[in-house]
Amino acid sequence: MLKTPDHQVAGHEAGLGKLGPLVDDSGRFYKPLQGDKRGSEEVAFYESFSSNTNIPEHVRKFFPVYYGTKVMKASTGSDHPHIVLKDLTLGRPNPSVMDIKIGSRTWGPEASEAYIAKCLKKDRESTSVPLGFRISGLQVYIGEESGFYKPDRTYMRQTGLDDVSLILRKFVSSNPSSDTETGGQGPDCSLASYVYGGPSGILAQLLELKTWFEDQTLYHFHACSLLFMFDKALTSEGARSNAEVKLIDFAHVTDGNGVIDHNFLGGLCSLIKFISDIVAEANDHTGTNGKVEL
Ligand SMILES: O=P(O)(O)O[C@@H]1[C@@H](OP(=O)(O)O)[C@H](OP(=O)(O)O)[C@H](O)[C@H](OP(=O)(O)O)[C@H]1OP(=O)(O)O
Ligand SMILES: Nc1ncnc2c1ncn2[C@@H]1O[C@H](COP(=O)(O)OP(=O)(O)O)[C@@H](O)[C@H]1O
Repeated sequence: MLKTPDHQVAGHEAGLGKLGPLVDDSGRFYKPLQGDKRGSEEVAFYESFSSNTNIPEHVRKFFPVYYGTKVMKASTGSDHPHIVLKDLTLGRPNPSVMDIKIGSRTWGPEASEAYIAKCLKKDRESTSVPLGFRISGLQVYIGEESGFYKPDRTYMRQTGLDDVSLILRKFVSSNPSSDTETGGQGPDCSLASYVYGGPSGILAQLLELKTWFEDQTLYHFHACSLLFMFDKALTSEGARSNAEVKLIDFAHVTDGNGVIDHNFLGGLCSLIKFISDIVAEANDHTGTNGKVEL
C-alpha cells in the first residue's frame, strides 16, 4: 500500500493537492517528477549514472538504488510519473535522519535569472555561502516515550553559523532537545564515537567520498544533499556502526566536462572539519586517539 513517508526530513512534501514522495510496503520510495525540467534532469542523471562504467563500485554505495520510472497515482490523486528508488530508511524502524545540502552555490549553469536570485537569497541567508553547506532538516529518535526530536522548517531556516555545530551534535545525542540557552545541559554527544567515528562511521564514509570528489570530473552535483542515517536501537557495544551516508536529489546535476566539482568538494571538506572536531572531542572523553583508520 502506498503512503507518505514517515521519515522525510526536507524537500517537497505531499500535502493537500501538493505532489510529494510516497513509499510502499516493499521498501520503494517514489519521488514525483517535478513539472519543469528538474524532473527529467533527475531521471537523466540516474540513467546516466546507472550505465556509467567509470563509476567505481565502492562509490555506487553512496547513491540510492534506482529502479527506473513509473506512472502511478500521485499524492494528489492523479496519475503522474515517479522516479522509483530504494527507500533508504528501510531496515531502520526508528531512523535518525539528517539532510545536509552541499555547496555554497545551489543552482546550475543553465538556471534562469529569477531562479538564481531565489537560490542566492537562500544561500546568503543560510550557512551555504559562509560554510559551503546548510542543514535542511533532521529527526533524531529519542526513545519509545518521547519519540522523535524533529525541528520544524521555520526553525531550520533560521539556523545560522552558531547553530551548525550544535545541530550536528544533537544528531548524535540522547537528549537532542536539551539547550544550554534554556538552562539545559546541552546535547550529550553520547553516540558521536559510534555514529560519526570509527572505521565505518560517517566521518570515514565522508573521507571516502571526498577521495572520489578530489578526482571525479564526470558530474557537478549542484544542490545535492547528503543524507545521514542510523538507528539507535541497532547500535550495540563493539558492533560495526549502522550509520550510513547517501547522496540524494539530483535535479540540478550537470555534466562535469572534465572539471573538478569544487563547489561540492569545498562544502564536503567544510562539513568534514565540523564532524572531525566532534569526533575528536568525543574521543578525548573516551580516551581514544581520534584517528580514523581508512
Ligand atoms: O520551495 P522551497 O522554498 O521550499 O524551496 C525548496 C527547498 O527548500 P528550502 O527552502 O531550501 O528549505 C528544497 O531544499 P531541501 O531539499 O529542503 O533542502 C529544494 O532546494 C527545492 O528545490 P529542488 O527540488 O532541489 O529543485 C526547493 O524548491 P523550489 O522552490 O526550487 O521548487
Ligand atoms: N530514496 C530515499 N529513501 C528515503 N528517503 C528519501 C529518499 N530520497 C529522499 N528522501 C527523503 O526525502 C527528502 C527530500 O528528498 P529530495 O530528493 O531532496 O527532494 P526535493 O527535490 O523535493 O528536495 C529527503 O530529505 C529525505 O528525507
